[in-house]
Amino acid sequence: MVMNTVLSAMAMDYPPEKLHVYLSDDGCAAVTLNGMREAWRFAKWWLPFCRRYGIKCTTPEAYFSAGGEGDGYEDGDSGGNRVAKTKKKKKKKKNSCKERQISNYIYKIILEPYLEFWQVIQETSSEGDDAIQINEAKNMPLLVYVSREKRPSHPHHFKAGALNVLLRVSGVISNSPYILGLDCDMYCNDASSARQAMCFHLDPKISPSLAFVQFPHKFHNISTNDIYDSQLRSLFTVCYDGLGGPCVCGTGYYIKRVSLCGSSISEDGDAMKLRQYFGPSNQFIKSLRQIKKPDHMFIQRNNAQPNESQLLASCAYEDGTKWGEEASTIKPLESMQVGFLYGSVVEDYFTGFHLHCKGWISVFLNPKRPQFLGSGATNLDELLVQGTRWSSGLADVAISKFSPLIYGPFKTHTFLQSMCYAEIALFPIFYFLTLWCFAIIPQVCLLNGIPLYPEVSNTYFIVFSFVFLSSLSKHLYEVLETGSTFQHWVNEQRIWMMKSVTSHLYGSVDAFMKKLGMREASFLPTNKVDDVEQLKLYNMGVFDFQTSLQFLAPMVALVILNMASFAVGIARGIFVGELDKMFIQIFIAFYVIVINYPIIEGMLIRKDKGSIPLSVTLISALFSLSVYVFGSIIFK
Ligand SMILES: O=c1ccn([C@@H]2O[C@H](COP(=O)(O)OP(=O)(O)O[C@H]3O[C@H](CO)[C@@H](O)[C@H](O)[C@H]3O)[C@@H](O)[C@H]2O)c(=O)[nH]1
Ligand SMILES: [Mn+2]
Repeated sequence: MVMNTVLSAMAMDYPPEKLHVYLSDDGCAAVTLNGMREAWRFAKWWLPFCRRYGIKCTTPEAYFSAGGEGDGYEDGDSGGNRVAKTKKKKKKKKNSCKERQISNYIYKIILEPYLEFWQVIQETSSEGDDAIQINEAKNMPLLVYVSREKRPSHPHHFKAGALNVLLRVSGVISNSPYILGLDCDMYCNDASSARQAMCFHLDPKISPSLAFVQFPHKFHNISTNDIYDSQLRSLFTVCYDGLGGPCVCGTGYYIKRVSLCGSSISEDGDAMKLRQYFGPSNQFIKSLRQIKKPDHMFIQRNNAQPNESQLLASCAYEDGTKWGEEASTIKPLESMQVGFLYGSVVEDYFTGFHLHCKGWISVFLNPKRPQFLGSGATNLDELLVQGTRWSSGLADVAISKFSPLIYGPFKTHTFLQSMCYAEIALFPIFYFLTLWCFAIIPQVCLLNGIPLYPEVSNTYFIVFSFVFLSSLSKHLYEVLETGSTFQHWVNEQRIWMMKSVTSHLYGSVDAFMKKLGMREASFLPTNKVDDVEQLKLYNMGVFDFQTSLQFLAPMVALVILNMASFAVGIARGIFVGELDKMFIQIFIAFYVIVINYPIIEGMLIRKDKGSIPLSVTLISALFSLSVYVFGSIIFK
């Protein structure tokens, strides 16, 4: 997967001498470095092939698996006998590349456990000057493998830490003014994305204040049902582009290096001050001064001293510096931000927010052909783990001194942009609180015969139904308007409920506990390997409940509570004649049951591996019973 990501980036339609690909490997794994060597070797064939035939989807795997048509998106470069023949040859080459990678893996693991933090990948391991010259002579972009040092004694700040190491190492090697951020599980699906982004970056009207161009996340592995709403439709179709631009979305963005380090550095800035901010590397400080020069575009690749790169990738490098901090108070370098910001595991959102607060704008670019394709969540466990991380990161920001509600309003481009940021930061807290209440209070009261809402004959009944229906229909309108179906609306409602009672709750609690010093931050990466059986369920549109009790219990317990209260409510309606009085409460329970029918099915009907185990059902039933008892004591 990573080899494909790297190859797709190397094969982009951009002058190769201006293109430098850096791979960050936290694992410092021999197999990855070796994979890069193999990828480089393969690239010598693949790049000319892509250039000659104008291939758009420059990812070998996707290109070949689509029979050369590029992942289902028409490519316009199929056909032609000669092309077909060359393709075959390339495919063979690719296979042998894979095989060799496996054998090299075994060899490397046993014989070469120690690796350096960085390496410029090239064919012969020649030193210094030659390496870069050889690269350029071959018309190949530079490929650099970087592995930051990690030690338990130093916080490494997860992805933001890795990105900052990349910023530093690339600063002393290529120091390009524009940077594409790409996750390892995402690849380029169109070779022209850099050129498209540069249309904005070089537009004299917006260029001076433009920090980045963001492409939406799109995924190559999402089924038509999309039962888990993995495409994050609402996030990437209803966007706040007109208000100063979208936030950084972690991957698929072209960002200006200056916006991340050194927007207010003057050429003769005090070197001592700069060192306090950026650390002790003189070469890196020199690179910072270069990016401010107008002719920076024509900068040459440098042959960084290996020692220097090693220093920049070491974990002690940031000690006592301002990396990852928003340092607006220290003069004379006002309003300075040093790299990607630490302090939240949604480093993308947090960094983007600060860029916007410093007056930068961004652009949302959504061409018809997806420019990048990633892997979305294809099972419930992955979805909820990822959702918990996001909720935790967003809640971190919401309860920090940088809460967009307070910190943002007079700093961002528009007031509304701050409100959008605030909405994103606050929704996990807001939804977990409200949904837990809506899933418990009306139901417990219904079980105890306590009416909470006006009866049907009351005029206020209309007010409640209006609020309910208008909120649902607004959502439905958005879904249909953005090209999705009614079924997808149901899916989104369900995932919203499921995430609210689990991910949003755990994420928010995690954030509060971190704030109180009771927990440490963590970044659980999503699974990168597909399980064949799980994938089968996913493609059939069947929920896969193979996840932890922690996630299953709240959902199952709440559904059981709602089923019980619905049954009792109907009985009361019929036998006591309280239908009029209890209608809204009965209806809420009914709505929860209907939307979450897959849970009932998983609990009572399905018997396969992905169904809900009986033990979980029993524990959840006990849990809902105690909620009922406890609730009854309070409400009575
Ligand atoms: O300590 C870490 C953790 C993650 N990563 C990289 O970060 C990327 C995203 O991680 P992934 O496990 O794929 O998480 P996702 O939830 O899929 O990532 C989404 O959410 C992240 C924020 O939580 C954003 O940074 C990502 O761009 C966005 O795609 C991957 O390339 C990882 O290799 C690191 O380099 N170091
Ligand atoms: Mn991912």
